[in-house]
Amino acid sequence: MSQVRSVPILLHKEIRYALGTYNQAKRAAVVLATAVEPICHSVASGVSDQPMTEDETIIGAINRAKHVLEAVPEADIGLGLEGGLTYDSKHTNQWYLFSVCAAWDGQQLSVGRGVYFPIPHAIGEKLKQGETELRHIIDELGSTIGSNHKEGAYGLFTDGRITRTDVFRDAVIAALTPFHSNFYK
Ligand SMILES: O=P(O)(O)OP(=O)(O)OP(=O)(O)OC[C@H]1O[C@@H](n2cnc3c(O)ncnc32)[C@H](O)[C@@H]1O
Repeated sequence: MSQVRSVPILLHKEIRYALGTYNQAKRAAVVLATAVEPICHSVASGVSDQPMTEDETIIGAINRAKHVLEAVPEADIGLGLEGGLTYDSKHTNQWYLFSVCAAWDGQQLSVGRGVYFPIPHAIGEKLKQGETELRHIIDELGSTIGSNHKEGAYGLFTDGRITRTDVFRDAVIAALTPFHSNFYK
């Protein structure tokens, strides 16, 4: 039987993370990924409220990571978590939701991306018109409020098999591994 190896959690305990939002799904993802509570502080992403390209989503995550480290100087690493959509016109003609984590320590920048999850075509096209945000659509479809702080679109479409927190957890682990693993030194 293969042994499961985790990210070195002991190292995380010595590190203070600043997270550029108070969003509960994102905070929970950082706790799952690092086993420590981040210092939450809301900062601007510098991109639109509903990013509709991969580039815009990644830039939003990087901006948040840099801004939050400036705002919380006692932290060692700033984390910016951003959700956005991207359209694959090459292989599938399909809209995808994805979740990005940027990590910045003042010198080194790393970006982790969570699973790219297919989104119903009509929702992607509606968002493209720029008049609403995904959370409003998911709130309405799921008859809830604040879906973006909970299981999110992932939870609604998979009946809870994966959640927004799960996806961001993977993105956070991916972004932080180059800081922690000796294989990257
Ligand atoms: O509070 P902040 O950190 O700003 O988080 P947010 O959820 O409002 O904002 P993001 O920038 O991460 O996401 C951009 C938009 O897409 C929405 N969104 C992204 N992923 C979602 C999900 O899984 N479920 C519902 N809405 C989602 C989100 O709520 C925003 O309207």
